[in-house]
Amino acid sequence: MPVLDPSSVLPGRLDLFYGGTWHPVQDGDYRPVFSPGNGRPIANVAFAGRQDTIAAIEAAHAAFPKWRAVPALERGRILRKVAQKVRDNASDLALLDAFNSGNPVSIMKQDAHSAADHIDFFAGLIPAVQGETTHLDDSALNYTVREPLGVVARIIASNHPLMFAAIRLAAPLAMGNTVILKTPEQAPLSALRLAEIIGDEFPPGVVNILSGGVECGQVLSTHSLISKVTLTGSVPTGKAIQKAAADSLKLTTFELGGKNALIAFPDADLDALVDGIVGGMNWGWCGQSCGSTSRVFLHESIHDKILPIVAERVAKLFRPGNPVDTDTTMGALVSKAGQQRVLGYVDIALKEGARLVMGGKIPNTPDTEGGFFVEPTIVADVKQSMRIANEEVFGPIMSVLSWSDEETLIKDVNAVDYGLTGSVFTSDIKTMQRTVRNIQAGTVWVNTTSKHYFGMPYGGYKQSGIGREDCFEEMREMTQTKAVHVKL
Ligand SMILES: NC(=O)c1ccc[n+]([C@@H]2O[C@H](COP(=O)([O-])OP(=O)(O)OC[C@H]3O[C@@H](n4cnc5c(N)ncnc54)[C@H](O)[C@@H]3O)[C@@H](O)[C@H]2O)c1
Repeated sequence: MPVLDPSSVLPGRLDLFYGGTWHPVQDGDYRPVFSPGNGRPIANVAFAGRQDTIAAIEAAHAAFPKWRAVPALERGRILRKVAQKVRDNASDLALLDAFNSGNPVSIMKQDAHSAADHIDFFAGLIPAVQGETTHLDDSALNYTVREPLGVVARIIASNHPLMFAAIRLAAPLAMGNTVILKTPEQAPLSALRLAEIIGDEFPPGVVNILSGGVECGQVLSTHSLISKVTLTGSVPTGKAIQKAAADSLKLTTFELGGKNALIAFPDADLDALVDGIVGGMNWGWCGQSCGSTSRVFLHESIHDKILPIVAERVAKLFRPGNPVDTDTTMGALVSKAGQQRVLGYVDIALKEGARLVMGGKIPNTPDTEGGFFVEPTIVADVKQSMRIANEEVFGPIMSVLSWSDEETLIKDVNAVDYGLTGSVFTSDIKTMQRTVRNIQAGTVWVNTTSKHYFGMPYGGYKQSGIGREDCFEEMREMTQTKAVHVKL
């Protein structure tokens, strides 16, 4: 079992990065961050206070006029260099994320590469963000220009710490904004290492990376010098930020949670269906994925056949283990609180009448001792009226529901407040088209799950979010339009 040693990839600096240099905290403090694989503290990391956050905002604000004046193609060149640096450091960054976020090192490398590819994508799209002209008569020239917003604050979640940190910097920087990135409090280390790797590629104050928690996020959501605040996180946090940002009428974009449905029709290809059900839960990430299809609606005619096959496949493919072991297939929850939340939902589901098919406990193996693990868990006989079918667990619990009537099925699928992803398995194109149209979600997969196709917009219907990211729309939303009228 090749267990890697993370000690050589830890960031050298555990302070706050803003204005082009590292700063010790002024009114914040230093708090321990943990390794979810063994539950032990790794290091004490800066936790930005109010004054710290304001200092970073002022540095970003001061840097804005110069950065917006950097020729657009030069901004693109800098971003491409940054993408290459992320790629060059992918193995180390993946190891650091595995150590600090609990996800297996084998799958975190793809996060770093995805981040690099997205940075290149945004750099390449810069010339495509264009204004428009209109001509009604010869008395005037009318055109629009797209201009940057100013300082953009980006607050990110804990399940893909490096990937979100790197990707979320790219679009606003490409369009000439300066950025303050707030790392997730549980897993800030890879973003701090990122600051060490790429920080000096930019003029001071253009990229600012703060580790911290709610207080730092609240200052970013309210301060008048922040033009736009975005969140990748939970629905309650999104609501808190929306309210906080309202006073200064900030622009917002939210990528929030999901309680996503997979629908299996009786004519589905059963091999593809099993692959989709198993893959859709993102067990490797211990189920910690906003897009996980955690509600599986199996038609009653295939329910009893598919359920045991899925359980057997999950048991075979996913075994919780040390995240820094390259053979590990399933990681840990990011925190002890996350582990307790998941176990709480197992209790809730069973008390409500669900049947435990597998898992439901903390694993008891030598390489998971002390870590924040939960076994891959499947509950069946779930009804849409139960809490387990309505609330996001953000962990390794898959609920299986049996259905017979399509109208009731669609009502149940759409009964939740969320609307992030959905999935349909059928071999009939009319059934496919009808169901895709009926699912209220920002992404719908057909005969597959989980895939984030490069360049496609990602975002939620209903309370799963506002706006779309990882796509051209994200670039445009990092600008504002100025209309120019020239009298001829
Ligand atoms: N839609 C997506 O693209 C996407 C991707 C990943 C995760 N998520 C969602 O994120 C959630 C899990 O991540 P999490 O546990 O880190 O989420 P979280 O909402 O607890 O925290 C997200 C971030 O918000 C900050 N924060 C918390 N309270 C705040 C406040 N009042 N003001 C400002 N900032 C605040 C946190 O410090 C953290 O950096 C899940 O709901 C998951 O579905 C969504």
